[in-house]
Parts: sequence; C-alpha cells; structure tokens
Amino acid sequence: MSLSRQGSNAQYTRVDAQHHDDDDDEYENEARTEGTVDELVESDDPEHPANLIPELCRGFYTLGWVTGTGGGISIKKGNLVYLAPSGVQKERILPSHIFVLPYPQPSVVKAHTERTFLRKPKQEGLKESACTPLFWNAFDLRSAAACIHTHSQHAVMATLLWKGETFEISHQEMIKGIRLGGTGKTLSYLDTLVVPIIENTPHEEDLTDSMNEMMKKYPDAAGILVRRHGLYVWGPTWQGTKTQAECLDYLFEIGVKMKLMGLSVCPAKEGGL
Ligand SMILES: CSCCC(=O)C(=O)COP(=O)(O)O
Ligand SMILES: [Zn+2]
Repeated sequence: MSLSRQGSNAQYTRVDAQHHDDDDDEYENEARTEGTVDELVESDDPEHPANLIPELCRGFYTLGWVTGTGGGISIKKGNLVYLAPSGVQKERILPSHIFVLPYPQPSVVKAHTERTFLRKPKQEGLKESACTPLFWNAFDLRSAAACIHTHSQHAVMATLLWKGETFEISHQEMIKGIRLGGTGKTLSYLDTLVVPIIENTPHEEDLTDSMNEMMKKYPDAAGILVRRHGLYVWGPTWQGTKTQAECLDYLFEIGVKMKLMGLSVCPAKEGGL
C-alpha cells in the first residue's frame, strides 16, 4: 500500500512508533512525525468522506440514531478510514473534526488499541470514536466501505422483545433491501432476515470481540444488534450502508409493532400467513 503526501505541510501522526515489522517499512519512513495533514479532510467534493460524515450524521440525528452524542458512521475510501470524534454532538461535526487512519493499520494486533493516524483534528481533547474497533470489524471481516452505528429505539426495542441470540422477521417487502453478509447479493421477499444480537458491555470497545465472533458465526448477517444499545450495520458503499441501515431500522420498527400487537412476525414459521 502507498500513502501519498498531499501538500507542503504534510506530516503524519505515528502513535505506535515502537513497532518494526517489515510490512510497516512504508509507514516507518512516512509516519514518524507528529502533525496533521489537513488536505486529507479539505475538499469541495460533497461526496468526500470528510464532508459526507457531518452531512450523514445530521440526517441520522433527525432519525434519532445518533442523539446524545452516541452512534455515528465511519467511511473507508481506498486505503484511508475516516472517523468522527467521540462524545461530541454528532449533528454538529465539521470536516475539520475528522480523524484519518491508514487501512490496514501497520499492526493488526495494535489496531484495536494503539492506532496509527494520518490526520488528527487540531482541537484539544478530541479523541477518535469509541466505536473504531467495531467499525474495523466491518472493514476487516466484510471488506465494507462504511459502517453505521445507531442508537435507534427501534433497534433497542427489537433486542428487548427478541430475547434470544437473533432477531428474525419474514414476509416483508423491505427485506429485499438487505444484502447477504451486508455486502453480497440482496435478499428475496421469500428469505427470512436474521440479525444476531450480542450483549451490551459498559464500554463500547469491549463489544469488539463478541461482534467479531458473531460476524463469523453468522456470515450472512447484514448487521449486529447490541442488546439495550443499538445496531452496527455495514455495506459495499456508503450509500449501500445507509440503505441497509434504513431497511433494517424499518424492519425493527415494524417487527416490534407487530409483535406488540400480537401479529405473526415470521408467518411461515408460526403457522402461515
Ligand atoms: C450516550 S453515548 C454512549 C457511548 C456509545 O454508545 C457510543 O456509541 C459512543 O460513540 P462515540 O462515537 O461518541 O465514541
Ligand atoms: Zn453506541
């Protein structure tokens, strides 16, 4: 992988400067100096990830997906990953607040703890999203181009009413918007949607291993629900990820309403339409 410098003030931030694998030589050479590469987040293109993340988060806020600072989206474009800061008003993020990291990280082991950054915001106290290792699961295990984390009440309610390891629903048109494994071909009206549920932990990053295990156990799953917390969903593009998040959220909402009304959510399983 090559990382090109863009602009004369270009510098890279190297967090785990102790690491010395052969594969990392490129980074060792390029990323020794603390600093920022502001060009990585400055673009007139509205589809540049540094412009998209703030715009999409404003939309997600109106849906109730990222209120109270939680939730968000990460976008991977080529060998760069773009992340929002942690614990900030997600509907007020600016391009200058965006973190940029190389993908893959020079050290897989350290990718979840000591990360290598190409660009950090100048504002004091900003830290990358606590969801970073969970977004990374989607990039590593599904070759996703984006990952959305919602705190949608529909997702949370679904995890309360489906008490086992999965949320399941069938015979809904919106199932056709969901992709096999998140990035494969779309499901058919006749498919049953299965979304695994993992148990919540006090710290977001402690969900990393159980999400990873569940993604391996359910390779066809398009997302992972976190009980009493929300949803992680990924896709082949940022648009595809947003579509799936919208379809899943719709299916959680209607599933919850149907269940509360005593209607059959998986009619084929439960005795017919
Ligand atoms: C009230 S938010 C609690 C933490 C959380 O669930 C979360 O998603 C935090 O994400 P962030 O990007 O702000 O680190
Ligand atoms: Zn969260």
